[in-house]
This record gives sequence, structure tokens and C-alpha cells, in this order.
Amino acid sequence: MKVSSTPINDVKILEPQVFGDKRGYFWETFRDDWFREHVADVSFVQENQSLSSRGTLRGMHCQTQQPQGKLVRVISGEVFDVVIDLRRPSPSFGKCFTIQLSAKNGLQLWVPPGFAHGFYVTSSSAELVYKCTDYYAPQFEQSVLWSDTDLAINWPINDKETLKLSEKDRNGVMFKDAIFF
Ligand SMILES: Cc1cn([C@H]2C[C@H](O)[C@@H](COP(=O)(O)OP(=O)(O)O[C@H]3O[C@@H](C)C(=O)[C@@H](O)[C@H]3O)O2)c(=O)[nH]c1=O
Repeated sequence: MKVSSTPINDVKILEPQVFGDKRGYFWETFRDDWFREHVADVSFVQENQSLSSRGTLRGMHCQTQQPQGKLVRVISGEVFDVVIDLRRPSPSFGKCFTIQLSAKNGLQLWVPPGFAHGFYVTSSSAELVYKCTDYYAPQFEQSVLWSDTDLAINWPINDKETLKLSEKDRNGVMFKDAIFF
């Protein structure tokens, strides 16, 4: 596995080492010792999987208490993945980072606690798997409005009519009114 930095402090991209042969491929998707040494010294306590159809946007989510660090990867299809730094003392506070994650490129994104995270599906469907450093706590959920112009996220959306959003995400909080870390 190879790790690279991003313009946002502590957000990291992990690139797998793939062993291909006539049977197919093999790669290690996670190693606790390597992750602690090269990425972040954290423990993961929950893993999630979601399937989303084309045009789905989920985000921008965080938990204001029990904040979750997330290690995100795509196991089928492709998404435009976005994180926002909500850590007030951070030099990159309020800044976004975007990346294409796909089953094909095998990239994983490390999103530390204190970030809002979301994605938009750019293939016919996409399945995400992500590990979290804290448990789901719906009472602390916050959805920052994906389309808030303060965030200036350049979503690759062609047709707003076909956008699939949850009620919670349609009514997300504006960035200026959000709870920060
Ligand atoms: C996130 C989550 C949801 N659920 C349930 C609640 C609800 O009935 C159903 C769907 O929940 P949501 O609509 O919140 O799912 P979703 O919009 O996919 O939420 C996820 O979005 C991405 C962008 C993230 O970063 C995640 O942390 C998480 O917030 O699943 C759990 O049981 N455990 C969980 O950890």
C-alpha cells in the first residue's frame, strides 16, 4: 500500500499494491499495524456498506459528538467523493477536497474525525465500504448542505432533475450555521 498526502491536512490517499495473475488479483485492503504507522493511530469499531444508483448524492455528513474518522473505498462503480474540513483550528478549515474513487482505481480515502463527508455516484450504481472510528450516533448527525455556495464544491452533476437525495440531505444546514469541531 502506498500513502500520499492531499492539500488538506491529515486527509490521505491510499493506493493498493495489486498482485495480479491468471486467476485474477489479490490485494490487502487494510492492515492495522501499517495504518497506525503510516496514516493515523486509530481503531476502527464499525464498518458500513451502501449501494447507490446513478445520480445519488449522500452528504455532507458528520457527527458533532462521537465524530467518526472514516476509511472509504468503492467496491463497485465510481463516485465523486468530497470532504470538508470542519476543524476550526485547522489551517484548512472550511476547505474541500474531492477525488474520484472507483472499484477500478482501488483508491481509499482516509477522512479524519472533524470532517464532513459525502459523495455523488457517477456510474450506473456504486457500492461503498467504509470503516469508522466511532459508532453511529444518529442523535449527533449533522448534514451540511451539499449545494451551499460557501463550499463551492464543483459537483459533476449534469441534470439536477435526476438528483437523488435523502430528506435529511435536502434540508442540510448551511455551512455558516454548522457545528464545528
Ligand atoms: C450511517 C448509518 C445509517 N444507519 C441506518 C439509518 C437509516 O435507516 C439508514 C440510512 O441512513 P442514512 O440515510 O444516514 O445513510 P447515508 O446517507 O448513506 O449516510 C452515510 O453517508 C455517508 C456520506 C457517510 O459519510 C456516512 O458516515 C453516513 O453518514 O441506515 C445505520 O443503521 N447505521 C449507520 O451507521
